[in-house]
Amino acid sequence: MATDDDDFWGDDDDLIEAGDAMERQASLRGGNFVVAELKRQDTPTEAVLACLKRYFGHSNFRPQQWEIVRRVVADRGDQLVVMSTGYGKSVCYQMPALLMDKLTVVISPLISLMEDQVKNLASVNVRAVLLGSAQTDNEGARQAVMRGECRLLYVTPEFIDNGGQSFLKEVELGPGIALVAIDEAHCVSQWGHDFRPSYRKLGNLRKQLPSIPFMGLTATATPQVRTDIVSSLGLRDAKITCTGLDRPNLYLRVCKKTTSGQDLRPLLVNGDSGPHFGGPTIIYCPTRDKVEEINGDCRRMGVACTMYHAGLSAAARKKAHIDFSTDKMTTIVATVAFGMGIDKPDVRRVIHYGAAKDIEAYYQEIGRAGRDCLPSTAVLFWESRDLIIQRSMLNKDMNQAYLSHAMNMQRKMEEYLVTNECRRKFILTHFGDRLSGDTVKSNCCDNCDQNAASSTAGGQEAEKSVVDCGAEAAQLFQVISRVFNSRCGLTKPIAFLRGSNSKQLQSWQTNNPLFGAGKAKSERWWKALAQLLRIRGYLDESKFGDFATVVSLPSKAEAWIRSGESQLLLPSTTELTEATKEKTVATAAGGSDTPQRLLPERKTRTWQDTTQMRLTSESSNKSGDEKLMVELLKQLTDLRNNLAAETDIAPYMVASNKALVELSRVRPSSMQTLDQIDDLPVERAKRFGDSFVQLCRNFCEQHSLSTNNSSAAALSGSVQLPTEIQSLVDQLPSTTAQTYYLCVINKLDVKSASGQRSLSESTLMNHLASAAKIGLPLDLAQLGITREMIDQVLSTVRSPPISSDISRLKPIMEVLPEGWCCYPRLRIMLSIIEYEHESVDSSDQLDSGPGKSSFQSCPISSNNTPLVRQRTNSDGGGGKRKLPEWMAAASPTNSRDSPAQAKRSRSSIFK
Ligand SMILES: Nc1ncnc2c1ncn2[C@@H]1O[C@H](COP(=O)(O)OP(=O)(O)OP(=O)(O)O)[C@@H](O)[C@H]1O
Repeated sequence: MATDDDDFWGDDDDLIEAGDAMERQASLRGGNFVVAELKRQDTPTEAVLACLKRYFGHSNFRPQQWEIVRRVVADRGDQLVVMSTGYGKSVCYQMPALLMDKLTVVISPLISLMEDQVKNLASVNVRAVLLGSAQTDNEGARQAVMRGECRLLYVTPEFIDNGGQSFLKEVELGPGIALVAIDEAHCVSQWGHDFRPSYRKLGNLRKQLPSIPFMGLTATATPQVRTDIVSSLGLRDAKITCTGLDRPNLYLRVCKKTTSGQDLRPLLVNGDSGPHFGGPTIIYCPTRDKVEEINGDCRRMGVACTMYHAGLSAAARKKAHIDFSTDKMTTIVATVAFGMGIDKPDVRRVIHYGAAKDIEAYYQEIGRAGRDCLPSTAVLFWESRDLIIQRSMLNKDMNQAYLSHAMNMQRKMEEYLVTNECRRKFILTHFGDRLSGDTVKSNCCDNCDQNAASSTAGGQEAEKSVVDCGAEAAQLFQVISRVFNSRCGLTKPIAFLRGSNSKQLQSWQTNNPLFGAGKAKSERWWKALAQLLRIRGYLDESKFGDFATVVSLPSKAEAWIRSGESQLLLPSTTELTEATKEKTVATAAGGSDTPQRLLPERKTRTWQDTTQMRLTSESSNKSGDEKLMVELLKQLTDLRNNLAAETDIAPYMVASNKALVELSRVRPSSMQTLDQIDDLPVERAKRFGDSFVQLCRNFCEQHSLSTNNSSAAALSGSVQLPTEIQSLVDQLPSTTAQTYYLCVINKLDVKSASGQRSLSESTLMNHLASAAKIGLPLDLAQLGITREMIDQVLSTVRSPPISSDISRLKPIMEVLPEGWCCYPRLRIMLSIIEYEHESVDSSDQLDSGPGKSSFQSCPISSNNTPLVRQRTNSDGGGGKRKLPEWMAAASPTNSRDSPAQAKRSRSSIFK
């Protein structure tokens, strides 16, 4: 075993004062000492934590990480680790190598990912090599491994298959092996979404190296796949660790496809160097042609973007990868060939332009977003044709059991697309995981937002629940099997049920009593029903020839028919709900009631803006500081990118975005203070820290800013708010509160805040609308809103055709003068109006309508004359509570109740 690796156990660098912990480390030289100590420890020792900080930059382990590392180092046992994407699997298999001062072998299918990891480890002075058939310096790498110079050896499963096994045997007998880690372990299982035959053979390696612990790692394994991995790899007495698979920072959204311009343009935000999708973005397309097309479209929209697919030369693919990972291009349009090879932590959006192959692949692909834990979005645009193409791509020669498994996975994907329940819960349930709590959440998915909006609008619970489609399903089944003998697609049976006069329906068919039996329902409704039946396994659709599809009844449908049941209860889909609603709206136009949310008659209190009250005594200074911090962050980012370019590594390998934000807050003036910076490994600080410190020092001198702030104080950056305001801010979801602090308390304009938070400007405007709705003051002037504009919206809402119905924004927008306002501003004004009329609900979201439009494009109207003066009732309608101090200065009306009381009285406003 090598003893000359002083990188870890050697003397400290004079630049870094690592203190006691490091000194103790030096005395623990030699892996066995550590192991003996760890055997007695349930918690990591200081030396272990110092190692974590030194090479990874983290001050502590995330839950389960330490137990996993300890099982390798102290117990020497096998294990399977199922951990959500971006949780921190690398720490689990890299730490044992560093703690034991011995080689860890990592088997991974992805060369580009391994190349990134090798570079990343080099940036913290850990020697790692990659052995694969395409690597040029295989011999040099082998020798370095045999000399015991390497801590990590990355190999492909094919390498193991082609002689790698005997090489590893030699290594075991020579310098020794701490661990064999098998990344993407789901590839072992045919029940997983990415089966690879070479992975299946890794069980042989387990037999060859009986005394080395093996660790399988994956982010996507159902309970069935987990069992299969353990038995296929021959893991012994394997401990299975499964962290929750939830990715709470990922917002999920699904949309129907229209045109790429219409779909993608609204997602763009304007940055300093042109439009982008809110940060680094991957756009996945199902085919190479589509990649080329969407890449062209994005470029025409001015987006700095590149593309990646298997049809490009290796050099072009490599360049695309580098340009994206070094932030030269904000966007990469790719097939899933680009999928797992990307290790960039700050991808803010993953867009699928076309449905994914199946639900497990989808979870894996969206996992590339937000690995730095900052808010990120996964949006999918789809159309029915995508699903037909995916179905046709299934390999029909597969063993029958796997084929039907693959078809089920596809059906799950389709179900995900059309479900109107929480999408996060849907995915987690698939993996046998659970979401805590059953209720609608904020910042979760489009369905949760939609359901929250409809429930606060007095909406129907039934919309998202179960429907009984027994009668119609029975009709459709009969027509498919009896009238058309299961030799047709869906068009004919639906036309038949709707009593179409199409010539394609022969007269003997049209004499059937079921002809026209379903004409009360629209074609869209019947198609939505057929889709629901298909994804629930009551209808089969298969390809016939090149273009046609044929529907038939699977055994599940036949069993239901035989059971004689009249009910068929199934969870509804978005499409079926909307098709049902269309009908309801049409009926409502003919006279019956539609659910409305009506603005109460009386104005009972006055909302105030920030000019009418002082929020804090410090706010003006703070706001100045906040602006300087943004400027410093920008300079630090530029410096980081330049250092990355000079050293030919990805920017995150110099410093992560998280570390840069910390640097701009703490503003270290010496290398010692760099210790406080989270996510900055000590080894990396040694290499690049001096440049960052110098920049911070000069910047602070120039702008008289404080340096060496303690990390905790810098983070809280707290200002003393009046209790009345603080208690309202406390009611906001944390992401909304953050926006409020930035834009209102620290007076940062929405554009800059959007850049700082990596959220779109309209999302931030929505946050401000939520704040206004519970009575929090905003800076109206900064938002381009005047009191007169609010009055005009109120009078428009009061007049026909709106007649006080505030359940939807779109109709209101349509009657306002064209170009007078944009959706985000309208939403804020309506929130203020609602507050003043006590239609209070902090979680309420008005319909999102076409609210994606950027509010920047909306000019402030010069014609703000109200059409009708609002009716006010300055006596107020309720209690006589004394106004809080911060409100008393300018309020002409009585504030009635606390928000909580107002909320209690809310029910009275819904008719
Ligand atoms: N203990 C920790 N404390 C703070 N951050 C951590 C910790 N462990 C890992 N991270 C961070 O989590 C992010 C993801 O880590 P890593 O690349 O190991 O994830 P992963 O589980 O391998 O993800 P994927 O499945 O997507 O490859 C990195 O930005 C890393 O710095």
